[in-house]
Amino acid sequence: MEFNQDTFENNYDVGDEIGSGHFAVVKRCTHSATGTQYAAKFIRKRRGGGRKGAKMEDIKKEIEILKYIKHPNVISLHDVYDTKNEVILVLELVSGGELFEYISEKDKLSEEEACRFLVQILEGVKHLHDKHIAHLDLKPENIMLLNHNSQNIKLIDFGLAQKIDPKSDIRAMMGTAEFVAPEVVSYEPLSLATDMWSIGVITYILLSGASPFLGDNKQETYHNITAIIYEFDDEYFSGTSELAKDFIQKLFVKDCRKRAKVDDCLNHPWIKPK
Ligand SMILES: Cc1ccc2c(c1)c1c3c(c(C)cc1n2CCCN)C(=O)NC3=O
Repeated sequence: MEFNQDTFENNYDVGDEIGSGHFAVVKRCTHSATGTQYAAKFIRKRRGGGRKGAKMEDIKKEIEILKYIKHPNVISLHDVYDTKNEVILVLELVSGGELFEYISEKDKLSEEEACRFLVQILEGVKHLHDKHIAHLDLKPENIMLLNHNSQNIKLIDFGLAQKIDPKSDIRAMMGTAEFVAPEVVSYEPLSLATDMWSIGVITYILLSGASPFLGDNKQETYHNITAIIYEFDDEYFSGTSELAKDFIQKLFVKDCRKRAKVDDCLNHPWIKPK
């Protein structure tokens, strides 16, 4: 993989750690020459036959996908450095925190506020889906606010994203239990529809603060998902409009072909600009 042989340290001052994942650590950093701040994602390379670290092909796939997308609601990739033990992605920095934190603080949102976030999430996902890219890890932790007072959001973390071409069928047990679609649980082919299920879960949480399929353990959660066991509990949904529930119901459909697509959601009367 040939990238500028110049070192990351020569061009950036590394700041505090702001996140960590499977094989990656995310740190705030400052471009020395311009003072611009970025998020640096340090991905550990798999050495030899070991299992620690990410496979080079997966790192390359994440980079190719990030290079390929450019949208106001999707985080942008600024630079890449390839060192002996890690690959460093220099990413656009957002400082508003996770949508997850925002919901936790507010417990639940009004339908208008939820719609304002959802339109942006759907626009970002439409940009990916129009390029046949599935994010496959959509959840409130991977939706970041641009800054504290704005409602602008950006989708982050394309570590599990895949280019979906009709021929290849991707099956993989991935993503976070409470957000994954039935086809993930039953190890059937994944598709763009897999993201749409997750958007249903996110919408349910935005409106209620509760998670629709979450059980007392993973097995129970998976059973609730494959059997599509959920309800609009009056405790949380007594004031919710029928349109909002209809929007969610069109996404919690087991058959991927019948599940609402991103354009169906953008044109749904609950979402369509009034
Ligand atoms: C201010 C702040 C705080 C935590 C951040 C980020 C920014 C952040 C960012 C990114 C990623 C992949 C993870 C990030 N994390 C880790 C948590 C994400 N769920 C990113 O690509 N840009 C970010 O600003």
